Amino acid sequence: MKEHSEVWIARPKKQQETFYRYLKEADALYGAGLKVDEELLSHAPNIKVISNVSVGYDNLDMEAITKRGIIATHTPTVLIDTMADTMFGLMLATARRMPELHRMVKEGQWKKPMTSEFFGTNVHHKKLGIIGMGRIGEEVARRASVGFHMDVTYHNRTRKPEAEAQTGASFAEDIDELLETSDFIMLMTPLTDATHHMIGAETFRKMKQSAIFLNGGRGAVVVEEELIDALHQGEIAGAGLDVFEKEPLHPESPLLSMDNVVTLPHIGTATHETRHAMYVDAAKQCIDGVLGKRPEHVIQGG
Ligand SMILES: NC(=O)c1ccc[n+]([C@@H]2O[C@H](COP(=O)([O-])OP(=O)(O)OC[C@H]3O[C@@H](n4cnc5c(N)ncnc54)[C@H](O)[C@@H]3O)[C@@H](O)[C@H]2O)c1
Ligand SMILES: O=C(O)[C@H](O)CO
Repeated sequence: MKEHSEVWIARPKKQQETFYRYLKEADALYGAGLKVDEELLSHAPNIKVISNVSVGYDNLDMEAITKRGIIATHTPTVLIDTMADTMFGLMLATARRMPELHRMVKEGQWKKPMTSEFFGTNVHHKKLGIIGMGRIGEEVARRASVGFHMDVTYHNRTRKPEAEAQTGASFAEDIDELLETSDFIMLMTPLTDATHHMIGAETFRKMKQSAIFLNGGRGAVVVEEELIDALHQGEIAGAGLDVFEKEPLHPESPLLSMDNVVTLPHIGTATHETRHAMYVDAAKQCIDGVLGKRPEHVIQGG
């Protein structure tokens, strides 16, 4: 055990040489979004713990990490409510066309009472389909059924009777049933080999033409080009997106010129309180791991 600890900070891309020099000595790696693969690990012979400041861990090659006996941790609990709030905000903003109308007012285009071509669609009492009923999905379901009287259906790898009892959501074993009947379809799965490009042209074709699609999971779960096509062809009515296949989103993405698409810059957890809580939680995981205590939020994988 070292008698003192040191924290080294380096930007892996901009200061790669310094970063690798630190990595050679380091016991732990702490950060967000960094791709940790065989190549990076080959520069980190002493690492015992990798602390990811996020719940998603698609940036980590878990096979390479596990085979070296390294522990990887994440921050699954402190961000649940904030993320559920973001997804609810995104659903309301898209349905009620808030960014589009906000822009109109700011640009001095509000010159007469708003007529029906500017009306939105209700969220309350509508049908919400959640794909990926995990910690965040459940919290969205609770807000939707209790607060907005929505009829909530979910599709998940496994059925969750406890979540059904707590949130009033019902299980759709067959995803098509959810796609064909929901007014809002919210994607909240992680990005894994199984979910990569799980949502594409076929999926959008099954949705109602009036449906609004929302993605808060990861961009690459969706074939973005096919989402753009579905929007162009009017197969769905709109989309609210916090995540994209390539981030930051390219300034020339067709998504940016569509009024029926609300885009956020991956800010699902970005409040002062929640980001602080994530940093503190991740630091605790990191310290426990280095001290040989099993951290609370070890990534289980799968
Ligand atoms: N936009 C953001 O800022 C932001 C913030 C937090 C989390 N996220 C993303 O949201 C994801 C979910 O977070 P969580 O804490 O709810 O995770 P979670 O692990 O609690 O829930 C994920 C759910 O998806 C289900 N799932 C996995 N693969 C599936 C499949 N092929 N089909 C159907 N269901 C499947 C799992 O069974 C699980 O219930 C994260 O992995 C992350 O990628 C994004
Ligand atoms: O996975 C997460 O936690 C988010 O995407 C980053 O805040």
